[in-house]
Amino acid sequence: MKEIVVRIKDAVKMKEGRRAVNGVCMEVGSGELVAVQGKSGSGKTTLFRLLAGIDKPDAGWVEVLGEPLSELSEEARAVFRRNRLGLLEQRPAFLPELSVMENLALPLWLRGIPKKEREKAIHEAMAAVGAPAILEARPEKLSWAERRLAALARTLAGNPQVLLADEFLGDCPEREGEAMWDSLLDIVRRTGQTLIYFTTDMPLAAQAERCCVLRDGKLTEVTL
Ligand SMILES: Nc1ncnc2c1ncn2[C@@H]1O[C@H](COP(=O)(O)OP(=O)(O)OP(=O)(O)O)[C@@H](O)[C@H]1O
Repeated sequence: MKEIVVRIKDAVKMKEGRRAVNGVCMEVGSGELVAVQGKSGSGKTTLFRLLAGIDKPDAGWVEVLGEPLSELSEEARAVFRRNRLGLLEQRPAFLPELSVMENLALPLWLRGIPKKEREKAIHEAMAAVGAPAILEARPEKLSWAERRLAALARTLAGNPQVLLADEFLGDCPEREGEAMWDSLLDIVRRTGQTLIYFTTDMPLAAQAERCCVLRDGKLTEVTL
């Protein structure tokens, strides 16, 4: 029996008087690759933010890696997010005055990880995503794909058990996006991490092991 790493029960989140997330229940086991597909406005980002502990639900229960996020303070959720989760967002942010290496080191430094360990983790993560050559570059010199690879490596370097991605490849040039999605699935399968990927893209979602559809804040699992 797989360890359950995400447990959501009857989660509700209100936005402007309506339920942007409306009674969502979901359980995700360790190592599962789950896509949550929904069109624009269906509640993906709202649900992503609940799972990441950025927001708290107005009702219901959200638990990730055994931590009851719906019960924790904002500060405790921020610490949890920094130490235990990997977040992949649509437009990865980098500090322009720092090199890629320095950008990747920053979250590890915030976690108090010593320099030698930081560098080892970053080199391993960059090797895993297959882009070690970009470490000394400035972020503005990176191509679309390199920027995503650097963001992915930044996340992997922290060795999180759970990765949450919100339209991470949403604005991609088509072919690059497909290749990147394949390597993301490949890497996550190798590391045994759990991935929950929010997307509008149905064909892409269909390639995950499990696919859920979000419509008007309600989540249903689909068999493809
Ligand atoms: N900050 C906000 N203030 C007001 N309404 C909001 C806010 N954030 C989301 N909403 C509303 O909540 C609903 C769900 O929005 P959400 O951003 O979660 O959807 P989404 O599926 O992520 O959409 P997209 O793919 O366009 O990002 C929408 O009706 C949206 O208008």
